[in-house]
Amino acid sequence: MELSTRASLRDAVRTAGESLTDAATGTPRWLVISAALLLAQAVLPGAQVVLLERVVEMLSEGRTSWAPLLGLTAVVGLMYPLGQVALAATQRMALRLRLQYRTELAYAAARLPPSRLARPDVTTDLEASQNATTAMDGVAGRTLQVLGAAVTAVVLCAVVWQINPLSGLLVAAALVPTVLAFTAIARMEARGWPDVAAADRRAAYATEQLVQQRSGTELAVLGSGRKVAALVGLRRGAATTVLDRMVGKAMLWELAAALATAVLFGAALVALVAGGASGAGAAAAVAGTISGLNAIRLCGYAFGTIITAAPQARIYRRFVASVPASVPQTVVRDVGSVCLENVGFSYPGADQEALRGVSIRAERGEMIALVGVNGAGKTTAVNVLVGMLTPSSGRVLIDGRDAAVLSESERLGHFGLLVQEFGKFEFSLREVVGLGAPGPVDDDGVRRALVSAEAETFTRRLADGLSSQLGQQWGGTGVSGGQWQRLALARIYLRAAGIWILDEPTSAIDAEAEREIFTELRRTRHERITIVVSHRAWTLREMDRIYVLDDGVVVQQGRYEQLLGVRDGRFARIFAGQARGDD
Ligand SMILES: Nc1ncnc2c1ncn2[C@@H]1O[C@H](COP(=O)(O)OP(=O)(O)OP(=O)(O)O)[C@@H](O)[C@H]1O
Repeated sequence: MELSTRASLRDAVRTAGESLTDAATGTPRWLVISAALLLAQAVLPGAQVVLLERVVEMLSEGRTSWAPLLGLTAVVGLMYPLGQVALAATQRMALRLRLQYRTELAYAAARLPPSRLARPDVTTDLEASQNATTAMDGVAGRTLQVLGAAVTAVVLCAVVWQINPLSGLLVAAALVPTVLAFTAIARMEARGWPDVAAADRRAAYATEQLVQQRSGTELAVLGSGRKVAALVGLRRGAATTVLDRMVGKAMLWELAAALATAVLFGAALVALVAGGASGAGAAAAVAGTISGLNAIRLCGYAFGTIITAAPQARIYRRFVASVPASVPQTVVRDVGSVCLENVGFSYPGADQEALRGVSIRAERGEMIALVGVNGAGKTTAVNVLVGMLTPSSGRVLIDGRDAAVLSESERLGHFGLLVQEFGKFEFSLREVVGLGAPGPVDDDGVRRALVSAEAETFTRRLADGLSSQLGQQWGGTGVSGGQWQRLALARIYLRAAGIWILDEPTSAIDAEAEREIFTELRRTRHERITIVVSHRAWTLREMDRIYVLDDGVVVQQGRYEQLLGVRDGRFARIFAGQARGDD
């Protein structure tokens, strides 16, 4: 046997075993019901042969006995409904397994630390694992079907063997072409599906642009929605071509298998006749084998599905196992000091360091600012501080202790980080603000955070209070860019960590609310360390210290007036115009 075929068979067997284990732990009731129904269904063709032989013998001998007649009626009557009920039971098991896998994956994704989330290979694995759940949910049911078909084949083989041993063997052998054909089809599909999925993903992305409120409106205003619709047609067309080819090849394999099965079946009949079987035996064997072959045919399909699912299941299980166990984050409220000490950092492949010898310090109660033109290194400094980037030289100290000794989760617990690309989570207002803290939050805490973030005025008008759904696509309230930013700031208030890092916290907010937000930040500053990244001169006036970054280096530091006083200094050159405007 070819090595890769052997490997994929081994993988399929392992995947089947793992899926049955998942079903046994996650949905034992439906596993037992499905197994019992499929087992009952599996023995029916064998029972049919035995009972039919008795009935024909009885009739030819002119006797009348109700037992075999009733038995045969029950067997024939049960065959179809039992199959349907067994199918429904395996579907219910599949639904529960899908829920189990998707929930497990969501929790695994939630445990990913920011440093891993930033890696493209992790995002790809996460997406592949998400797709895998659809293929994996049916594996346990398919495994039961394969086992049921094996039982059918063994029982049929045994009862036909009683009539004619060679026929019995040939009936069992009739299973082989179907299994081989479907294995080949599954392997071919496994190769073709990535192309179909890639084209489908692109088509889905283009469709989303047409459907989503913001992008859809922009396209409608531009009158260019048809161009995007054409892209959808193109991508779906590409997927259909690949699918079409796959279905064509599958038809050929199925046809070949059907022919081989017919030949083996014919040979079984010849063996019966040549072996001098009685009329009753021959009739019973033929009828039973026909019903049995139908059941066995399904086995090929089921087996093929398991083979297709196996590589995807491997990706899923590898990904879930690779995510570290959950360590509940604890928010650290009391931090005395934080500093970057002579920090250097280079992005992979960059020809120049993004940070060079950067030293920044801040103490409890202080408000400091990082300023500089685009690309100066402010975001890089922030990411080194919170631990998303590891410095190539120097260190980060929190309360005098090297932060490198902390786990990523412990370290993140010290910070409340408001980034420029803050989340616009379209959940209920309570949930949107409650996401600020890892644990449970009470409504009073949510309301206080809304007040501090100047978000109370617009949220007070919402009909359902804290339960109001945000986001028009869910039938909820539309929220403006500035309002979203206030909600993001409310999360930071609710979190109340020891170190706040606010990257342009009021970039989308009007001037009046901005002043109120900064007044509140100053009022509450004593409880924490506040680090602000800002391009607005007036927000810098009351900072305890401003660090001016230029090309990855701290070129100036001091208070606002002091820095502005250095006429040809970097700060004065960036902010002099704005400062005059303020005055
Ligand atoms: N992921 C990255 N890979 C490579 N280089 C990067 C990456 N992120 C940032 N840089 C580079 O590092 C330098 C500092 O970027 P950084 O984002 O820290 O600047 P910034 O001061 O925050 O700018 P802005 O005001 O535009 O937000 C820039 O030259 C930028 O091009």
